[in-house]
Amino acid sequence: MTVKDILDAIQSKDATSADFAALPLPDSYRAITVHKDETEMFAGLETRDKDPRKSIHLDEVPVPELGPGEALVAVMASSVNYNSVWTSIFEPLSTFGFLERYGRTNELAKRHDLPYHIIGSDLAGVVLRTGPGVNAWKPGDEVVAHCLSVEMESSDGHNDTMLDPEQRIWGFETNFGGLAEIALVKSNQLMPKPAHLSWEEAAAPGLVNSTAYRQLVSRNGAGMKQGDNVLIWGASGGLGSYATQFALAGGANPICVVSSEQKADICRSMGAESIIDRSAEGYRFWKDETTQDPKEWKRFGKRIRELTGGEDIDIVFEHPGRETFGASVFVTRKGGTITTCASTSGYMHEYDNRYLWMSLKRIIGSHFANYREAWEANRLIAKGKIHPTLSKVYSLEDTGQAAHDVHRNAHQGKVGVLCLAPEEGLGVRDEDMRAKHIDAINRFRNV
Ligand SMILES: C/C=C/C(=O)SCCNC(=O)CCNC(=O)[C@H](O)C(C)(C)COP(=O)(O)OP(=O)(O)OC[C@H]1O[C@@H](n2cnc3c(N)ncnc32)[C@H](O)[C@@H]1OP(=O)(O)O
Ligand SMILES: NC(=O)C1=CN([C@@H]2O[C@H](COP(=O)(O)OP(=O)(O)OC[C@H]3O[C@@H](n4cnc5c(N)ncnc54)[C@H](OP(=O)(O)O)[C@@H]3O)[C@@H](O)[C@H]2O)C=CC1
Repeated sequence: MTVKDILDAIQSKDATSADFAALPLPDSYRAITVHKDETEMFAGLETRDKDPRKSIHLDEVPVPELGPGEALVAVMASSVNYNSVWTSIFEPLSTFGFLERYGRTNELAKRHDLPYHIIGSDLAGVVLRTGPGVNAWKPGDEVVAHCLSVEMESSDGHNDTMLDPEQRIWGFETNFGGLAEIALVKSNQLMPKPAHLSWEEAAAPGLVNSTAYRQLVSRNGAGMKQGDNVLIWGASGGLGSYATQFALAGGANPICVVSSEQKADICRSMGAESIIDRSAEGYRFWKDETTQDPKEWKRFGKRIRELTGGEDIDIVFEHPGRETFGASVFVTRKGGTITTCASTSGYMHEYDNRYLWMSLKRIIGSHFANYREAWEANRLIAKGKIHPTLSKVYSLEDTGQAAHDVHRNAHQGKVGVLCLAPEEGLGVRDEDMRAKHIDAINRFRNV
């Protein structure tokens, strides 16, 4: 039995759940990995010079044992997230430390502590097997998977699963991720695949869409409301392209920051009207490595006021981190919110705290999403209210190049990867709905 037989079953129109359950599993499958014995390969290099094409491998790996509450999924497509860039350049930490720590927790978790890390935190595919105790899903179900892995043995996570002390990001802090032909997930990561999308389109939103939903819309994040002025950094990037859509769909006013006219055009085509091209306008929030320039914060704030008719920002959607955080705190209105989920340009932030406390602003830390939030975000995709922002699709063999593009900010929106899917465009089950939304679905393609 090989993965080819699995693909044949997926592509045959009449395979039943029983047929999938009866398919023998292959011994091995192809997966994107980084190697434990290479974690020092970029020592001494600047972050931007660490090249994911050198550390990312395509290996044949054994199929992991299936545990209680888990599912093995045949992965048709996945996507590149920035966390896979971090893994591939071994920053800020090697992810093998996460796998070792997880492996120490119990006998079954030991499976994750391997000399290779199969990465990837998104997938669209078909359930092959479910472990003991799984009722909600069965072989043959067409699914997407969100990336929240939780144990839920402690009381801490029972109001909000993100607060579970054993909360991990699948394919980053666990092994057997989605950039592979087969993935191992907990069954409570599974959600129905949106029927009007192809495999690669369905795999694209998951991680960033769920994160943007919690960070911006959910009561656990900024709780955006109609009319809010929302400053969105990287508004045509992975997170930002969903934050922009949530702001527009929720009746807010996105102020989109981008770094090129081409990206400005994408934001306009989504319906945004207030756009700042940070490259063209040349903001330099830091005079040198250690000194910020409040005059530049003010110039930026003045530009925002021009775009809003004199209003300041209710919510900043933050993720660039060190480079922008001082400006983000400054331009937020009295009582406003800065919500942050990352620090791409550096995690040691500096801001003038007088502008925070005197103006009663709040900084909210946000990280991925709980199952309910991920489900709601996926539901909005399935209902055609929010659309995938897939720009380009790579083969599994070219994942290193895809990650390199994202690392160098040479991409738009989301970058997809075909895993078992032999070509793009397969897996669409609702052509009528697709036809209704086709322009929005294709908005980011090949720009
Ligand atoms: C969905 C997608 C998401 C993304 O893309 S996010 C972007 C990518 N992710 C990242 O860049 C984050 C990567 N992760 C990290 O950098 C690290 O993961 C953290 C900084 C988040 C945490 O560092 P760590 O070393 O794992 O944990 P510690 O808490 O710094 O160290 C553990 C030791 O510190 C002790 N400790 C913790 N809290 C306290 C406290 N409040 N007072 C005293 N000690 C404390 C513990 O007990 C333990 O100790 P003992 O090492 O001896 O076991
Ligand atoms: N905690 C969590 O749950 C999550 C965290 N993340 C993290 O968020 C970060 C962004 O992820 P994602 O959106 O997918 O990445 P992308 O690279 O797809 O998009 C980020 C965009 O931010 C802008 N940007 C990058 N650097 C800077 C800078 N120094 N100053 C201003 N703008 C900048 C760029 O847009 P432009 O050039 O047009 O301005 C870029 O396209 C990553 O660090 C990732 O690890 C992501 C998802 C979930």
